Amino acid sequence: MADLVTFQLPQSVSGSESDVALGLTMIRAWRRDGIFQLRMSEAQLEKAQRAFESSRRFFRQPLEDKARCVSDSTYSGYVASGEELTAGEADYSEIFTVCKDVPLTDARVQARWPCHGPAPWPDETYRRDMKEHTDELGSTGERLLRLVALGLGLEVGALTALTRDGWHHMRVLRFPARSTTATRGIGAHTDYGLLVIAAQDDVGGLYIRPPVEGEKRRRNWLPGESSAGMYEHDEPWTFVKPVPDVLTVFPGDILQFLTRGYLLSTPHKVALNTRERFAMAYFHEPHFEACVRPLTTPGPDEYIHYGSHFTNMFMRCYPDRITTQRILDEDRLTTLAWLREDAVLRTAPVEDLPLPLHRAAS
Ligand SMILES: O=C(O)CCC(=O)C(=O)O
Ligand SMILES: [Fe+2]
Repeated sequence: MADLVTFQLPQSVSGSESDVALGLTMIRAWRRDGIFQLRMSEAQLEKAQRAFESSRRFFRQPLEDKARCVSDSTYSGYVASGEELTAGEADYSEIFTVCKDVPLTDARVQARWPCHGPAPWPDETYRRDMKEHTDELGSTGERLLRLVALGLGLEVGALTALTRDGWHHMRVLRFPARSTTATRGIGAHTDYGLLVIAAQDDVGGLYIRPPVEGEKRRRNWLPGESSAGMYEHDEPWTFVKPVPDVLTVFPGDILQFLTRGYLLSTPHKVALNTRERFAMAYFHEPHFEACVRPLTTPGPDEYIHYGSHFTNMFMRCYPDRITTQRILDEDRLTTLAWLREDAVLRTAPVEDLPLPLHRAAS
């Protein structure tokens, strides 16, 4: 395949004619290739490189030191090789997950909301380098979503309304070199959120599946429709060639849901290479309490409560982690169900509200 399309992001996205044209071109690239590239600015590149260097330093530490970076209140922290499951099979990557760093004094932590708590950083330098990089990607994600909204024919702020105080997170991944004991990188899957913005080193190993005319794609957000393992051994898969100075961008499950499949969540998988490989996958997400509904004519029961979706997906990937245990032991899923009910009611199409609320809202 020819090289991927590469775009340059404007400093701000106001809804000008050139913004609309760029948004349309991006949507066209996704619908054809499933992915595109963004050229990084000097400042972005510096922050990305520092985050890579800091991560290499972290992963070089002895296993027992890394293994201390876990928490029973958040999925932030270290995931050892073999701990993560995709389609029920262990992946050989080691990971440091960066979720929202919520202090113990925060009301949501005190109220025992699932997945909320302070990130178990190994040290202050790592915290600072990852924060600077993820903040930069946060700004990239917001500008991208404004362009995507325009490309879909929506108001410029239609999608970023969902991402105020977004539950953005990142996975820093180290893949070992292929060996007789390590054979699998990460199995085919789709990512859960809105946007996946990733950087990789020069080794290579990532493959994505472009849209295929007439091919059935699963709705990964539904309990019976996991996309994990789908078409893993069937072509076509596109090798994402490592290119210096670019980020790769593709849609996650929520964009597929929002657009009723006009945009597809891009399936991808990672093969091990002859050298170790590092990648950073950043997920630009709705806020935890968001109730996401399809952009066109949503039915009353058509919604994804983002906090429930995130919690379900992480519990499925890490069934034995202490975070999952604590959610179950403390019945935090009941707290989550209350949050969900509240969010659903707040965003119900007006005609579906019970009568007194219907009057209040109109
Ligand atoms: O290794 C990569 O480039 C992608 C990793 C990935 O798919 C993930 O973390 O979900
Ligand atoms: Fe992924």
